[in-house]
Amino acid sequence: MRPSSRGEQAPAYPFSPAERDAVYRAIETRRDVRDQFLPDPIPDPVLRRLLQAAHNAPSVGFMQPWSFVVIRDAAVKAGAHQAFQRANAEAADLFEGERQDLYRSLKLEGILKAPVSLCVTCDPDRAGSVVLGRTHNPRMDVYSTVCAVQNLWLAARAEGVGVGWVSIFHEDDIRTLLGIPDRIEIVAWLCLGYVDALYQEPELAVKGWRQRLPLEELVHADRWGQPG
Ligand SMILES: Cc1cc2c(cc1C)N(C[C@H](O)[C@H](O)[C@H](O)COP(=O)(O)O)c1[nH]c(=O)[nH]c(=O)c1N2
Repeated sequence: MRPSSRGEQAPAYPFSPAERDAVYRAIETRRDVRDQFLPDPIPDPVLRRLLQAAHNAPSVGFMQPWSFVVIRDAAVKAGAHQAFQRANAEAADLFEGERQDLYRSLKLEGILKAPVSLCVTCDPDRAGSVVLGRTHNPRMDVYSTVCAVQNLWLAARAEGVGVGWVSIFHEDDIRTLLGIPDRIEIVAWLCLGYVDALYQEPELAVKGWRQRLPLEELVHADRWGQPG
């Protein structure tokens, strides 16, 4: 492969205050969506922009290991929902007493309600067996794919499209459902659809499952354990 001939650089001024605020607003008001999906279809150009945002993500060695299965077929969604129900029943059993009751009361997916689902996968062989930057940590390809998911999630917020990540599955159920080869890693099942309201805080916090941690407790100065 020849190096790109487009080597020019562009000025990198800070964003204007309004642009900067918009970026932070997308980050702060992005939510995981389970129940608020509207039935309106997502127009192809909008979906295309979201996929392009994902595809603009950073990736180890620029390997771009991601692929996106776009799912609109009701039968496939029903299969995924069944897979979720099986896994979720197992997950609920791992909690006890009131915690289990609370778990069972939570809505943890919107597979049937969301007009589109995306299955985001990672191909570890996309750039050959030796990848710049992945040699000493083979998980870097999956981390790259997660960057693509987050790009899409933030772009979706700006478009008024909600995204819900569903991970309560046996991976093999999804692999069989979508015909994904064994060598491809399944990274995310995302439910997508327009929303007209979002929780202002994470729904799990609102419903008493877990609260946001103070940032100060998570920042260390120079050495682990030293307050930042
Ligand atoms: C890797 C991964 C996997 C999952 C999630 C997220 C991520 C990053 N989240 C969403 C998660 O619960 C949510 O992000 C947090 O509760 C914080 O809320 P907001 O995203 O800020 O709304 C999620 N939510 C859910 O209802 N069912 C699920 O299976 C999952 N799985």
